[in-house]
Amino acid sequence: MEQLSIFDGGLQSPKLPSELMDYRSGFFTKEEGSELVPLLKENIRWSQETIRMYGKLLNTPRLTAWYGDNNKTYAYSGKRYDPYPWTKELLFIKHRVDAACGVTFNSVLLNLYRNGNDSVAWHADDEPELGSNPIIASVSFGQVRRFDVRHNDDRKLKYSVDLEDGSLLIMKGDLQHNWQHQIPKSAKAMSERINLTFRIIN
Ligand SMILES: O=C(O)CCC(=O)C(=O)O
Ligand SMILES: [Fe+2]
Repeated sequence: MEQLSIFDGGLQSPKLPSELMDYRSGFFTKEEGSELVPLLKENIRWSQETIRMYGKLLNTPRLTAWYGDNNKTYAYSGKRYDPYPWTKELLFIKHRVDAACGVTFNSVLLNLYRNGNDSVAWHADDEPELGSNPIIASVSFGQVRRFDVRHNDDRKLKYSVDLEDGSLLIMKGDLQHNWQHQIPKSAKAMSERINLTFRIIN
């Protein structure tokens, strides 16, 4: 089955270039996921952040949390985040992801999408502390959500992939420089999804 596809008038076109993204379904088994999800829900210090937009303070449409090595501070949307220390289950996930990617991640941003009304707007993870052409590894548990990618110069150049329970999506190459990504809201009834994006902060 085609995992990465572009939708153009209902036609499936070739896979997304593998130098930008690498998708693996079943990276964690259903059993691993059903053990990990309750631990992550319970032990992660989820919070509802606010963002300032057009002079208004808005709630981020999802819960987030930042974990990692204790010297790795992250500045994002005009705020500074000091990471919480790694938990046992985060290290379990990280070690498997490190091995698959051949790097050592030092931080993770977690997202909890409570239902179809939660989302992440078009953006790129291009903060200077991530360096150029960063590798970002994205693990998903729970509800399948659509992940869209569009090119900065030609927004019709767009790819979509369904991020399944237990999957790993590796973002690399110039994806954070020349493309944006989003998780759109959905009008369908949707259950919870936990996403972990592992990053290397310089
Ligand atoms: O939930 C996802 O799959 C993507 C999250 C994301 O893009 C981010 O945290 O930067
Ligand atoms: Fe992102």
